[in-house]
Amino acid sequence: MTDGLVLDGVSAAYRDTAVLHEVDLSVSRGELLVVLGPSGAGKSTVLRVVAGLEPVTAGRVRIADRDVTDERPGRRNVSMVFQSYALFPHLTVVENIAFGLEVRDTPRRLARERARAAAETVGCAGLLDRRPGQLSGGERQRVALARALVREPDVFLLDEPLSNLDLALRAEMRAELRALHDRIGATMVHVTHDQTEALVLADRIAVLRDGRVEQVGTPDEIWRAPASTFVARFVGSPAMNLLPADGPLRPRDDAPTLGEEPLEIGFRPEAVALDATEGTPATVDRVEVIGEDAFAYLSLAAGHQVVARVPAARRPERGAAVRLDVRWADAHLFHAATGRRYQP
Ligand SMILES: Nc1ncnc2c1ncn2[C@@H]1O[C@H](COP(=O)(O)OP(=O)(O)OP(=O)(O)O)[C@@H](O)[C@H]1O
Repeated sequence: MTDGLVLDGVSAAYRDTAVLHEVDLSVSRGELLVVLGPSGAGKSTVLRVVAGLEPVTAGRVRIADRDVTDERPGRRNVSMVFQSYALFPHLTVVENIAFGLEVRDTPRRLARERARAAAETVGCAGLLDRRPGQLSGGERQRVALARALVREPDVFLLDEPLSNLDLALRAEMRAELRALHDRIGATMVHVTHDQTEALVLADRIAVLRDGRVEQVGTPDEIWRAPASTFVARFVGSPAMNLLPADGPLRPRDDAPTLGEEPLEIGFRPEAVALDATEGTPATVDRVEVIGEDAFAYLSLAAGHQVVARVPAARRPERGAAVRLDVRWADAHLFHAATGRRYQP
């Protein structure tokens, strides 16, 4: 398959501080890769390196099978969409969209025609004569997408493009962005710190931690087989429970056989049942109700904490003594020393 984008051992630094460490990523043509990670992990820097806005200190960048590591940004044929949209306030929507073409010497009429077509594709064709100040956040987002689209780039780079929108609009634009991707078959790299956005949007997710790729996989793989406690904790809300495997949980017949090495056991709030008669004793510290679901925050022996998801109608009272049981089939094991997934 043709490569859309490849980062091969890419490192980058701001002044003397290294922020990317030998990052390997490859995005197939037409694939939507989401780069997910906490603030400061280096997500934006990945995009800036691809766009040529930051130099690499090691490694190569290839776009559409062409080594662009030493190319100027203008010659890389990528489009970047920023969180702030970066629209020109004094230009109309159609002028904003056409701008990138006109500065590259596309004749004005042709640029405007292509701008109109791009606006049509992203659903902002009714706004062409307005200025950014007269648009809602969602509309500005569409214009920013149209402006990226009109240049027919080899790769779209999207830096938290939905983070300025309110929750409902974010969900709507997320679905639209995915539909747009599928319609135009674009190669996209989308950066976010929002795990839900990543799970919903991505063909594959690359989890970034402190400038290193922690795991790359489909949303399903990231969810079902997190490669480390970091990924396990970062993806899922409330986060996955993690306890020492030889800790307070009462072992059961179907529990995995453990070796000598210290392990941690991880299980999502969904994998905890509270109605066990034989289970591990715990006290309910607090309960959060979110519609039909409730999350019970429990204290176990020796100060360990566990979150359980239960139907709101069957939630325990704060302060109640309960017994919890874990569905071991849904549990994950990690090396306590390194946090990496344990494969028996
Ligand atoms: N211009 C800069 N000069 C110096 N350090 C920088 C600069 N830009 C970013 N950094 C540092 O590089 C690291 C990675 O930053 P980056 O913006 O890539 O992270 P991020 O994952 O995109 O974070 P966020 O989600 O907060 O935007 C951070 O530690 C940050 O403080």
